[in-house]
Amino acid sequence: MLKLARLNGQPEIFHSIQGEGKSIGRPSVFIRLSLCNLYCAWCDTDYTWNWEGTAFTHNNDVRPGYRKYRKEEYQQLISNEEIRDRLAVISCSNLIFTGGEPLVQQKDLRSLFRLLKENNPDYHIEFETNGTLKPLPEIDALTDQYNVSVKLANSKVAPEDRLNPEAIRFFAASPKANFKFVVDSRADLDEVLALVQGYGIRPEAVYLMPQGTSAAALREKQAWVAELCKQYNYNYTDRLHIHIWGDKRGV
Ligand SMILES: Nc1nc2[nH]cc(C(=O)O)c2c(=O)[nH]1
Ligand code: SF4
Ligand SMILES: [Mg+2]
Repeated sequence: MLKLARLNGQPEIFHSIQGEGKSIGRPSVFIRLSLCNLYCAWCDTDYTWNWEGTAFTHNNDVRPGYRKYRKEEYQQLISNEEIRDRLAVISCSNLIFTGGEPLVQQKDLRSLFRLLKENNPDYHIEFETNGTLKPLPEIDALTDQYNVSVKLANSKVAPEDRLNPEAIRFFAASPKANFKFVVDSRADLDEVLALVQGYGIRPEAVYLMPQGTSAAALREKQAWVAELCKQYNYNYTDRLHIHIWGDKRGV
């Protein structure tokens, strides 16, 4: 059984287009897993981890009416067979496992991936991961693409929590991995450069993405992020789903 985020009383599985990074624009099915091992201050899926009774702080704490989440309300258990059946009726072969941090449940994902690839060998499996957990060999064998978003200081997560050198080394060496850095200000670039150089990441595998959960906030950062991409030969990525649909769940 896997713990998925719950949306309208259903497990959060939705058909959309990949809004970010290397596969931007690809029609994809998102499977949003509950739980994360980090606690980013600007996280837009904090209903996967910011549980009632925890001490984490979030940028939304200042918003009137913002409340931490009741786990029983925002989590849903689901079997492998049910996930297989829900995916089988959607004619789309690009699967994106996201969260939260999907690799938190990687032991349980092993049997799901076997079942899915048996059912449809054409499935292309992507992970949206924060790069802190090294994939198990059985997971790596069935994964096609890792979109690795190592978190910077702007996340306000302690460095020892957000940077796991062993895992970053694994992804830096994997031909399936690309790195997507969420940048909030120009000053974030020093950290990106240190990581890219320190781990020998190829610039062609690097994506800079503006931080923002509204089209206006993203647009405000587009120009200087694009200039940095030109300067360092990194790729620019926006957040297409925010531009199209706004900060909504299930899109
Ligand atoms: N359309 C769309 N693209 C995405 N790419 C990464 C997403 C994520 O939440 O991990 C995401 C998402 O939530 N929606
Ligand atoms: S790693 Fe991702 S899901 Fe986890 S807190 Fe940070 S932004 Fe949210
Ligand atoms: Mg998202």
